Amino acid sequence: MFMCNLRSSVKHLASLSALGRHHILQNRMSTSPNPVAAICQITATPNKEANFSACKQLLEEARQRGACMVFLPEGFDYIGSSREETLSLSEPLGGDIISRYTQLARKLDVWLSLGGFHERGHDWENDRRIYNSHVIINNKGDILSVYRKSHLFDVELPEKGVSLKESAFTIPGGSLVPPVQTPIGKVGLGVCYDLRFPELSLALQRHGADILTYPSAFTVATGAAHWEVLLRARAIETQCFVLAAAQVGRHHEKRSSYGHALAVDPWGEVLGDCGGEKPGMVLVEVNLDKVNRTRKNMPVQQHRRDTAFYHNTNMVAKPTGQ
Ligand SMILES: O=C(O)CNC(=O)[C@H](CS)NC(=O)CCC(=O)C(=O)O
Repeated sequence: MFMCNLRSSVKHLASLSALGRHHILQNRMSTSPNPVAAICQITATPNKEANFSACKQLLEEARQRGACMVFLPEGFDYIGSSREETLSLSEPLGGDIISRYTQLARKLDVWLSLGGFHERGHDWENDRRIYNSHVIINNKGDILSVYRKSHLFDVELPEKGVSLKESAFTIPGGSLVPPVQTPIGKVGLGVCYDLRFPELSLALQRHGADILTYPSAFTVATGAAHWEVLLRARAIETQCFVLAAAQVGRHHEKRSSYGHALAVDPWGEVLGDCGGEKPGMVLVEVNLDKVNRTRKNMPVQQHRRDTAFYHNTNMVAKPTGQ
C-alpha cells in the first residue's frame, strides 16, 4: 500500500514535469490563475542609454504578454570595457538609472528584479569601490530590497581565456537578505557567481524562499561547462523554482557571455531557455503548488542531517591500520 502510494505520486510528478515548456507557454493564455514571470537576456555594452532602451522594450513586451514580474541580468545597466570605465559609469542607488526603473515599474504596473546594478559604495569618494547589487522594485516603484553579491569572481582559467578579478573594483556584500514576498512567491536573492555556493541557496530556502534568482553574466567557457547543471542542482536541492536572467553575446572587444537565461522548476525541469545567440525572454508560470507538492512528496529538508556532519566528530572516519 505504502509502495503503491509512493509509486503513484512519483509518477504524478514525472508526468507533471513531462508537460514541458510549450504546454506551459500555451497554458499562460488559459484561465490558469498562476502568475507569470518573464526571464530576460540582453547584450549590455558600455552604452548605458542603449542598454536602458533595450531593457525598456523587453519590459514593455513582457508586460504586454502578461508578466507581473520581470527579471533582468547582472550588468543590465552596462558591462564596462575596463576597470576604470566600469567604475566611472557607476551610480548610487538614488541616482538616475534606478530612478528611471522605479518610474517604469510604476508606469507599467510591474515588479522588477534588477540583477547586478553597479552601485557606488558608501565610501565612494575615498575608495572608489562599488557593490554588485540585486535590486527588487515593486509595481508602485518602491525599492523593497537590495542584496549585494557576496562571492566575487576572481578567477584565472588560462586554457579557457578567462581572467577576471571582480574584487579589483567591487566590495563583497556583508549578508544575505530575507526572501521578498512578490506576486509570484517569496523570492530569494543571489547574483551570478553566488550560484556556485549551495550553502547560500539552502539558507535562503530555510528562510522561506519559494524561488531563487541568479541574474548572471557567465563567461562562455564556464557557462558551457557548468551553468545549466548548477541551476538545476540548486533547484533540485532546495525544491525551489530557479529563475536566472542572463547576459548573452559580445559586450565589447574583450568580453562575451554565455546566455541561456533559464527557468527551472522545483523538480529540476527546465521550463524555458533563451538560447545562446541573442537577446530575448521566456515567460513561465510560477505555480507554487509545484513547490509544495515536491516538498511534501520528498521532504529532503526534513531528512537533512547537517548537524550530524558539521558538529558530530564521531561521523568523521578515523584513520585505521596505524
Ligand atoms: O563585471 C561586471 O560589470 C558585472 N559583473 C560580472 O560580470 C561578474 C563579475 S566579473 N561575473 C561573474 O560573476 C561571472 C561568473 C561566472 O562566469 C562563473 O561563475 O563561471
